[in-house]
Amino acid sequence: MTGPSFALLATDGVARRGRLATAHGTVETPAFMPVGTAATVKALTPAMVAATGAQMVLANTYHLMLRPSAERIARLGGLHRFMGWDGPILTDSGGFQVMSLASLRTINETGVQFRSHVDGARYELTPERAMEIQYLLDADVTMVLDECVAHPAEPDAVAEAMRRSLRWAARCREAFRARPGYHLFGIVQGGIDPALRAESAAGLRAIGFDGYAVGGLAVGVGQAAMFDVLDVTAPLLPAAQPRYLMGVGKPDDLVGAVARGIDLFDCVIPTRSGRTGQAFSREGALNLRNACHAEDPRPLDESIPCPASRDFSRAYLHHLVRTNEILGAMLLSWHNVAYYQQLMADMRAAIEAGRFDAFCDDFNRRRSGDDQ
Ligand SMILES: Nc1nc(=O)c2cc3nc(NCCN4CCCCC4)[nH]c3cc2[nH]1
Repeated sequence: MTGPSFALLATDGVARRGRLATAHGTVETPAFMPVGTAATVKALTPAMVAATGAQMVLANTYHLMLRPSAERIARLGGLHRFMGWDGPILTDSGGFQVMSLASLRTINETGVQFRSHVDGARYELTPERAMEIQYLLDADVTMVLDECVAHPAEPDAVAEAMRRSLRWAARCREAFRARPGYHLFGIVQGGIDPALRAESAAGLRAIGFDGYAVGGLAVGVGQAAMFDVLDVTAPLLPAAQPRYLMGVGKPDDLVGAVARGIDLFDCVIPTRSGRTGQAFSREGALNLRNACHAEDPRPLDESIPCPASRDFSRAYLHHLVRTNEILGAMLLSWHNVAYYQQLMADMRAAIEAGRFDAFCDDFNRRRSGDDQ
């Protein structure tokens, strides 16, 4: 594979249509990555995930370094073979998960030391170790190790974490083994402070990455503040590389972020909510536990080419959810991921056709129920 790995195919206003080439295939953007934290997109086989149209999945360094360990996955041929997914895989670096999951954490210039939330064993994650783990996993896209400060936080703490993350990003770049088709993405930090976000973006550009993520946003910040940060940050990122908004989000978050120049997303919402009986639809979210679905013979959404969306009645799904049958979690997770993929495919087509504004108007009108 030669030449730039990301091609910007079309723009419509700030929205972008692109293509990311990786060692395990290409990713048409804007794209949504289903979350496969512990080497599985929960309740779905790789074939089901592929059937949704998903191109790239996410896995987590933090979870896999604890169980089964990166070394064991490497001995078994890497994460693609281990989990049976032969398409592109992006792995998060563990910085965020350590802060949100591990206990007894200490963070210093070297890295972060913590105890496993599983068995209390002690671990250390440094920029160099995070690069080694993601190399052992054979991730197509590797994320730098960063410090994501929970919101709200003292401005000084946000600034210190952002600057440490920049120093760690430089160490990651140094330790990353560059190979064709394998990419290293930087992560912009800085909370909701435009000046800190600008300093972070400039610092990452000076180091030089294959893609740029916007981190530290989706937890507790709210959509309006998130969009404000994107309005400031996205234009500061190089147009020629992909932009990835981490951990986001609901369908309306995705549409608003694509409109602000974001190319790549991941979020647990479609799978996590599928396990709780929630289904996404053009008229908004449905809770299949609700008695109103008990005798509804209609499928969830015949326009979505996924068996879960097309071949089962809402009444049946209501039954599965009410009786807590495993198939309920499977079918709703499958449908929700397919719904997200259909949304991304519709946005890619709209940008290509220069009608993204019309797409947004139609999307927002449907959500507000005007066309019931
Ligand atoms: N390396 C790294 N750095 C981040 O700043 C980061 C920020 C993130 N923010 C989220 N948000 C997940 C929040 N999620 C939103 C939907 C409902 C469940 C919680 N995931 C993230 C992952 C992240 N990974």
